[in-house]
Amino acid sequence: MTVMNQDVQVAIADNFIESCSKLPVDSREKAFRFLLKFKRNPLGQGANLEKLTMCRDKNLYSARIDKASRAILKKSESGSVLLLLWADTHDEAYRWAQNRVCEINPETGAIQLYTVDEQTIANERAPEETQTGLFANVRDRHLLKLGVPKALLPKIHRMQQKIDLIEAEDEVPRDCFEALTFLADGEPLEDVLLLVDELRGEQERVDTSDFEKALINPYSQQKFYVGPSEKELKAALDAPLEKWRVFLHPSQRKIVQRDWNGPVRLLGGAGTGKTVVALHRAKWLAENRCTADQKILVTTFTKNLATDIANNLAAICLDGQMAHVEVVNLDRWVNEFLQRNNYRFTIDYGKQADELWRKAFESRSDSLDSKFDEKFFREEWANIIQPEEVLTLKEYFKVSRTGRGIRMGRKERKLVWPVFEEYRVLQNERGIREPADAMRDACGLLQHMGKKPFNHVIVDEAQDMSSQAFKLLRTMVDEHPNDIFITGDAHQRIYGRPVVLGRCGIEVRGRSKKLKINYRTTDEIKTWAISVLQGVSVDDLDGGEDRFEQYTSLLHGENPCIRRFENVEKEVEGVVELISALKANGLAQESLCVVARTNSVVDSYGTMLNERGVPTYRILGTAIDERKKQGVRLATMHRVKGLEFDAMIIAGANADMIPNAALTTDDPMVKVSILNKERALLHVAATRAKKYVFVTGYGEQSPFLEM
Ligand SMILES: Nc1ncnc2c1ncn2[C@@H]1O[C@H](COP(=O)(O)OP(=O)(O)OP(=O)(O)O)[C@@H](O)[C@H]1O
Repeated sequence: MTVMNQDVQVAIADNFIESCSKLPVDSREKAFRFLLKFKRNPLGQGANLEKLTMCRDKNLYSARIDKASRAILKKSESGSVLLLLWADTHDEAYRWAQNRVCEINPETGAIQLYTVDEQTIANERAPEETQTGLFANVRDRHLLKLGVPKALLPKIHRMQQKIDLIEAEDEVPRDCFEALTFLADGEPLEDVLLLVDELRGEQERVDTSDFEKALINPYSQQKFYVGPSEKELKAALDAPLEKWRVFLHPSQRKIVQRDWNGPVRLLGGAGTGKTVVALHRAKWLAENRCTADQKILVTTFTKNLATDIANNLAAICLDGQMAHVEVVNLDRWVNEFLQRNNYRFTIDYGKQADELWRKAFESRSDSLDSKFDEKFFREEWANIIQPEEVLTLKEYFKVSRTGRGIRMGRKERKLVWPVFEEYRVLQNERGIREPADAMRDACGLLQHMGKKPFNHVIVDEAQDMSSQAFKLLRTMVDEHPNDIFITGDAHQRIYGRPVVLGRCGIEVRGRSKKLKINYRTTDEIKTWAISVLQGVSVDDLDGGEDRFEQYTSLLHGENPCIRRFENVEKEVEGVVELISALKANGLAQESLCVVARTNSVVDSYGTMLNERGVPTYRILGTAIDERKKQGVRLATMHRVKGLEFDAMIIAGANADMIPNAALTTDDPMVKVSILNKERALLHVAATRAKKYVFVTGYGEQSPFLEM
C-alpha cells in the first residue's frame, strides 16, 4: 500500500522503523506523530523539508521530527515519491546521510540503499576484475546482474574472505548481500543468477528514475513499507524487531500473494519463515479471496503453536479479516467436531494403551512363536497397521512390511491378527478411540454429511501429521484453486512418520516451493544443527527426498560450544556460570532456555539450578511460554518446537540420554525411525537458538556429538 497525498507517495524503509526505536525516549512518541502527519501531508510546512548538500546522493532531504531529531528522506527526481530512510539526532542523521545512496538498480529494478565508503570512492577506478579474492571468478557483468551497484564493484572485489562480506552487511544492499552470501557459500553462479532472476518478477526495461514503479518490485518491498495504516505504523514502531509483520522476502511474498491452482507444498529448513508465510497467506486469503461467510482453517500439529499463530495473526490482521479465520490444532478440531456430532467415543492420547495392549496380548494363541512378544504387537500397530490404515485381515495380508525385523507370511499374519482385533474390541468396550481412528471417523462423518466446513486450509508443522490427518484435511475443503496450503520440514520430524501427500488425495506436483534463507539462527548454529542429522535421509512429504541445498543464514556468531563435566553437579555449576556470562553479555534471563531430553531430567536440572540461586520458569507441555513470567526457561527438547530463544543450553547430552536409552528395540525399521527422531530432536533444540548454543553433559558423551 502506498500513501497517496497530493500525488506524492510515501514509503518507509525498515531502517527508518529500527532507527526510530533507538531515538531518545521522548522523541519516539514524537516520531510516531511525525509519521502520521507526514503521511497525511508530506509537503506541508510542519515537515520543514531541507535539501542536504555535501551528500553523495543529491536527492536526500532532512525533515524535522522534533527539536533534537531529524528524519532523512530520498525524494525522487520527479518529486512524486518520498522514501523515509533514517531517523536520528540532528548531527548523527546528517552524518549517516553523507555517504548513503538510495537508487534504483538498473538490472533488478529494486530500490537499494547502500554506503559508498571513503576507500571505495578512492578506488572507484580500480581494475575491472581481480585475480584473487572471494569473488575473483565472478565477472563484473554477472555481479551487476545479481544486483551489485556499479559503485560497489571495487569493494566487492577487495573482499578476500567471507568475513569481509559479513562485515560489509550494513553497507551493501540487502538483496545483493543475499546473492553474494549464496555465492560465498559455494552455490554455483548459474543457480544464484536464476534465483535472483526468478524473484525480481516480470520486468521490462528498468527506468532508473521511475520510483513509483520500482516500489512494486518485490525486492523493494522487502525493504520499503508501502502504505501502512495507522494501526500498522503503531505496531511497527512498538515492535521494530518483528520485521516479518510487514517486510516479507520476495521469495515469501511471491508464495503468499497469488492464486494457486490447487494444493501447495512449502518446504524450508528451520527458521526460514514457513510459519510467517502461513500467517501472511491466511491474511491474504482473508483480505482478497473470502466472501462474507467463507472460512479459512489454519491448523498445526501442536496446540502451543496454534496459540502462537492465533496471537500473531491477530497482530497483523484487521478484525474483519480475523473473522474469516479459525486457528486450531487438528486434534482439537477433530475432538470438538466429533463431540458436536454426538460421537460415542472419547479420544485417548495413549493413557490407556499399556493396559489394553497387556490384555490384548494375553488373548494370543498358545501356538504363537515367542518372538511375537507384546513389543512386537505395539510396534507393528504403530508402524504398519495404523499408518497403513489396515482394518481387516485381508488388508493385512496385502500390506507391505518391508524393513520390519520379523518377516511374516500369510500363516503368521493370520496367527497374530486376532490380537489386533482384540485390541480394537477392548477399545470399543471402553468407548475410546486413538487420534488416528478419530480422524478417520471425522472424515467419514464429513463425507456422510456432504459438508465442507472450510474454503481454504493452511497447515503448519506438516511433517508431524499422519496420513489420516491429510485425508481428513482433504475432505474438509472442496478441490478448487487456493484450497490447501501446506508447510513443513521433515528434518524436524519428532512425532510423526513420513507420509506421501499424493496418496492422501493431495496433489502438489508443480506447486512446490522452498524457502532458502534462515532468519532465526546464525550460520554457525545452522551448520552445526545440520551436521547432527548426518546419515538421516529426509523426505519431502510427497515420497521424494529433501536436501539442504541453497539453505543459508545471513546472521553470524559463535560456533556451538560442547562442554563435558565430571558429574552432574559440576555440569550444573557450569550451566550456572554460562547463564551468568550470558546475562553479563546483556541477554535477558527470559531469553535463555535450558532443555533436556525428558521431563524428569528437566525437573532435576530445574531443582539444582534453583538451589544455586538461578530462578527458572518451566514451560510445560500444554501451557504457552508466558513471556512476562521471570526466570530462565526450562523445557523438554520436544516442548521447544516452534519457539525461539537467544541462547539454548542443551543439558544432559549424555550417551544414555540422547538418544534416549529407554527407547530400545530389536526391530531394524523401528530402530532407524527412533534414531532419526532423536537426531531430529537435537536438530530442533539447537535451531531454536538465535545467537548461542551450548551442549553440556557428564560421563559418556552422546554419540550424536561425535562429528
Ligand atoms: N521476512 C522476514 N523478515 C524478518 N524476519 C523474518 C522474516 N521471515 C521470518 N522471519 C523471522 O524468522 C524467524 C523464523 O520464522 P518462522 O518461525 O516463520 O520460521 P519457520 O520456518 O516456521 O521455523 P521452524 O520450522 O524452525 O519452526 C522468526 O523470528 C521470524 O520472525
